[in-house]
Amino acid sequence: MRTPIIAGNWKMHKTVNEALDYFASFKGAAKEGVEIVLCVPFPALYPLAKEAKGTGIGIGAQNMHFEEAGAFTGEVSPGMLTSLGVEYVILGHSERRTLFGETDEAVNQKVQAAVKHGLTPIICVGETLEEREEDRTREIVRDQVVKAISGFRSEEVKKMVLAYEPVWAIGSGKASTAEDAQEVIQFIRNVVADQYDQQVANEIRIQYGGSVKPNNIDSFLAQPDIDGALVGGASLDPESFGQLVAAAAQRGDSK
Ligand SMILES: O=C(CO)COP(=O)(O)O
Repeated sequence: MRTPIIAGNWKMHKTVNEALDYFASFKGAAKEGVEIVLCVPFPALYPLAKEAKGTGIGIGAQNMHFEEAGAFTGEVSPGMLTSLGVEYVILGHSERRTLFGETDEAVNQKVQAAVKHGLTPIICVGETLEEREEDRTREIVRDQVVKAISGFRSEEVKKMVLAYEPVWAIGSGKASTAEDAQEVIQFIRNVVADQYDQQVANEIRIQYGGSVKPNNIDSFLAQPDIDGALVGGASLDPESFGQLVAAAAQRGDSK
């Protein structure tokens, strides 16, 4: 059974005080049967992880380095994150890939480091508009998934979270149709089955991300292979993010 997971990616938004204000109004949103994660900027991780204890809301980072420590100016290590009470980390977001030159190899190294430290990685994959128009979606997504999750034990892969985020749908207000997202996410599940086995593919959770809003989340959650959402803009407001969580709870059907 796969429990739905709704994760907010705040990206580079909110000061610590703004984050604390948000959390004060959001913390009551925790619901049975839905895993909730807030992936917030580094400075807000510690204060929010402290506030989140016992609320059922998990806190995640949006990136990290794969090394334990060293001369990597400006970077944050996995051990530093776990020492704050952080339990999740987004890896390979398209903004990291395109704006900061993150490669598939680096993503794989980060996933390895996350698993070693007991962090749940939320691994993002997705094609650009150009790649979609060239009919290369499957090839691109397959390549990203295969590289990100290679070299693990089945038990480790089952606990990972994948997020299919078509780049053209991010922040554009133009979400994928639920049917298209289902098709690609089912394809991703088959890629996991090819790389590992059917049981791993049945258990790994795969989210959709890209312009998810309270008025379209139901259509995604209704799809058999979509296990929740990775949400940018609509996670910045505690009310709309709460509505997304409530929509997942209302379905109440782990897949
Ligand atoms: O990039 C995203 C989440 O990681 C999606 O962002 P939006 O929900 O703002 O489109």
